[in-house]
Amino acid sequence: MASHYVVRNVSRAEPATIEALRDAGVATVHEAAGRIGLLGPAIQARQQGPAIAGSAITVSCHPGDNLMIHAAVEVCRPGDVLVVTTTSPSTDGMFGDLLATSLMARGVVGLVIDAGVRDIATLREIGFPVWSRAVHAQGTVKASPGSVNVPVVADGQLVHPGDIIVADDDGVLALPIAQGAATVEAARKRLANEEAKRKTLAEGTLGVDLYHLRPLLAELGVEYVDDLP
Ligand SMILES: O=C([O-])CC(=O)C(=O)O
Ligand SMILES: [Mg+2]
Repeated sequence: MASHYVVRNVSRAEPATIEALRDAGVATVHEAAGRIGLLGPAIQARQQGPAIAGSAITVSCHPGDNLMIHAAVEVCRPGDVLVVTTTSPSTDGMFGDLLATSLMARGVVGLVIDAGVRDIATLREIGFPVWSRAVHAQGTVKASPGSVNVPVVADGQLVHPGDIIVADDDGVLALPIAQGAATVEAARKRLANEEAKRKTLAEGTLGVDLYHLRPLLAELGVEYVDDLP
């Protein structure tokens, strides 16, 4: 039996759910989902501003080898996000503007990669957003097998094919499809609540009063003094 696969069929969330999660943003979705789903902070936005969400097409590559990224392009659909990992740590620049051009032609909205990217100036110019562990010009080969659309781990976070990926300047989050609709609802409530808080804080009300934190501070033994005893 083969141990490497390119899996064609992927379940995808409703476009409206994906769109609502994108608009809510990574921090809100993370909280609304119960503080789950975040990829580690080593995976960073390589541009400022773009916020995306889409269905994960996952790729497991041999380090220093982008063969399976090329194989993955064919199974991508409009609205997908490519999530690339390597089977051992690597920061090689295994993705650049040529692969981005190929993904854009298939309607892919962005790349999340637990490795390096290169051609970063061109990627910004053509408007293809990437979140990566590194920017490094180090070239890679096309020689080793891997898999497309199998579960992968990206900076500590398990990502299944079809998971809803949300990415913005704050980082990247992966949410199981089954949690999408409930998280949209929780995110809406949270954003409405934040709007009211923002207004109160702008008027000068202190967080210690708004959140009734004075009794807690006292209970924890925090004492207000005019000068350090
Ligand atoms: O071709 C590669 O190996 C990666 C790259 O630079 C590109 O996609 O433009
Ligand atoms: Mg290149």
